[in-house]
Amino acid sequence: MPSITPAFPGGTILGYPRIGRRRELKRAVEAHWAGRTTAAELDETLTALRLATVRRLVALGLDPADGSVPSSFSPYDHVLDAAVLLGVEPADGYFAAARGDATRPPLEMTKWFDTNYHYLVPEIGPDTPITYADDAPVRWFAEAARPADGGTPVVTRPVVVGPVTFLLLATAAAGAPDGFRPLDRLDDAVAAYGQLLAALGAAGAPWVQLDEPALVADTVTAGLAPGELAAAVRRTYTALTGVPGRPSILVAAPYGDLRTGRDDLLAVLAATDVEALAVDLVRGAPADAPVAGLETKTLVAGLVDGHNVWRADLAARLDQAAALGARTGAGAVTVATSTSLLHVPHDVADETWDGTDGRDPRLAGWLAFADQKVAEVVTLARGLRDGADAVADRLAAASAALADRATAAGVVVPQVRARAAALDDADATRAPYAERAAAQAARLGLPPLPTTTIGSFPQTPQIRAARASWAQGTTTDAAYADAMRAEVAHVIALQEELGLDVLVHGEPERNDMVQYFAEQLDGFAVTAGGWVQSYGSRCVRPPILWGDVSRPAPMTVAWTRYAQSLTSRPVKGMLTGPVTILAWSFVRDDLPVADVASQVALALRDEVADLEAAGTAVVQVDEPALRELLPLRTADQPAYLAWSVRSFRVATGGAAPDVQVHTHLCYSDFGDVIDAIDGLDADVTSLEAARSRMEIVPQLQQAGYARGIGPGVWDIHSPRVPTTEALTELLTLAAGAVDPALVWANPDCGLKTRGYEETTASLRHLVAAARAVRATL
Ligand code: MET
Ligand SMILES: [Zn+2]
Repeated sequence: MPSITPAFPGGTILGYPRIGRRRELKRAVEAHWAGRTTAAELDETLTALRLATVRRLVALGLDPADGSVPSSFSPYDHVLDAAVLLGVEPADGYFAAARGDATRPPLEMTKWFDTNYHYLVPEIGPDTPITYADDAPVRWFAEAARPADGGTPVVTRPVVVGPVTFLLLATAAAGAPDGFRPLDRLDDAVAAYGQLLAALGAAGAPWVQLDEPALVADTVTAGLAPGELAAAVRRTYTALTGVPGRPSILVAAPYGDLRTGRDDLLAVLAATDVEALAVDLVRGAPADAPVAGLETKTLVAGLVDGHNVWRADLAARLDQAAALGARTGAGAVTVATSTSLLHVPHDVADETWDGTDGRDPRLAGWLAFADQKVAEVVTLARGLRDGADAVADRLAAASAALADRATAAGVVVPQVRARAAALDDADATRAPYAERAAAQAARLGLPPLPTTTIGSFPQTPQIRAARASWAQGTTTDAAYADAMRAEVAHVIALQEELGLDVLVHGEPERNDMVQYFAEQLDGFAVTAGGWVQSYGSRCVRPPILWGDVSRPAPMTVAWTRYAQSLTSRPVKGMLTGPVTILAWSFVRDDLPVADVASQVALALRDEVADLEAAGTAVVQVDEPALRELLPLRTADQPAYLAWSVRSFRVATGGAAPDVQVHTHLCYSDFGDVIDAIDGLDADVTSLEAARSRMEIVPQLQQAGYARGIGPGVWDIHSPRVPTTEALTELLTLAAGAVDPALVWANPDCGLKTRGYEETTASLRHLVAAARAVRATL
């Protein structure tokens, strides 16, 4: 066997949360944005955070001397960091690029692969400067290797987005000629990365990690010509491995399978001179026969799930790792997480598990957050090096935890399983649309171009304060409910005054559109401090779906009934759909996700039935995350679309013909899911559309969609109040593209992040615009 020089570390992780155990990053950057700290003070805090992070990773068992510890920090976003590295964005305009300022709008933000992390989309044209412009990775390496505080040196492995992925995620800058693609600038980018590698080598870095997740994502590469991606990868890594004095290169391909695209990119990378390849073996399968070129490389086996919170079956993973060398022909095999740990909270031990705050103590033993996953990697690496016996106690403890979880009460609830198994097509099928439309028209008696909103009204500081003091126990349940009822009454009165046609209760009682339901459903747990970064300084606490899901009691009915008691106009019942509930939670890994979705759908179906029984004539089931879970590989998409559409239809399929079912989608480009939107069979679909000037309306029509459609005319992501004229123009555009009888007038999304002043003015303009267009019909 040829020797591997230098050996890659025995065990590693592809990246670690950047936000800080106590959300120190959030606090530091927000204080700086508010003008409370200088740039130098911010810098000092971030340096301390970086050092604390690498030292913690060493304390958890990663080797301090060989590049095991990733240097994966970012002050805001790692894609923005790469843009600054290449001089595409100026280093001194870092936060302005992220958030906008008086001189420029922020970069657009979009989902990072199929995760709930959002990155900033770089804008690149033919003349955009691309040069090695920022040495942050070198400085961060040096500050840990030669710490100014005299602490123990840590030789880290700088982690940078790879050039192919960076360009594939970028968008063509405004004014770029037709047909220009950022990938056309590959040679410039590779030259700049080459300079970075030379600088890292000179600073003494033994390894660098270049992340290339675009290589597993047809959703990103679909527009390329056959063979073009493989050629770009070959060209990039042939050039970079030729850089004199460079560190050894690890190319990481998290989130999916390198081998199942149009080209087998594992084979392409194995044929280059990079020293190590990290593959995601949670999502992808290893090669089943030796791969040419791999014999001189280290295969870094991503066997610990970086994207979920469950403790791993270490004995099984160790067997898998031990078999990989022979199976793939790799010269050496080491273990890692499948992805960066960016997507999971820091430490299970940061929660209280004694049952005092309602969290099931059994869960503590079943979970692995970031720190537990580091320990899992360390155990696997030791087992691989010294044999299973050397880590026998750890393997046994993991097996025992899994066995405990498998047999614990609530994990399998026979009645829930039986009910899901008994579902058939009839449960997912409502009366024909024509019949429903006639019954709903008779019941609701709405004018053409009915006006409505998407659900939430501004979450004022008073609402947030009331919720916080209720959560702390300083406000009684009764006082909190009174405060929320007063808010609902205010929102109803305001909508009546504005002249909206279909009202909402405003969702003041909801902390979050998923957590609110997770707190009330059996089978879910919520954490107090399980924060993960959503984007920049924004963090979320995804609920944990651990058991069979059912609904012990109605969740929303009292609020909707109360709101309806205040008005003679229809008030929408508001639910979050099954796909979105799953997308924004950590979902159990011991049951096919389609089955989990059926359980959630049945719980929602019961809620719809109770709303209907309470007299609700319109029910909205939001699915903003429908596009988010779309699999990265084209071949996997039909199965996903089948179960996601079906679960929505199960949730809504029991509604009587005269109950109008709405859905709402946002956050995306709907092109890939247009047939699925039609498949939901909702009576009315509201979508984000203002920024794309209604282009979704003709697209949906061409796809055969012929039910109610509410293309959002007001972009609620901006504080700007749209004029009546602008709204009239957009509504006219929509009403001209399809049968105007199908068109609704509504904003893009919920109003919870907006203030009352702009909301009131904008809705006034919306109602006026709808009336103006109505008069022309
Ligand atoms: C992200 S979609 C939000 C929908 C929800 N009904 C709201 O208005 O807030
Ligand atoms: Zn929305």
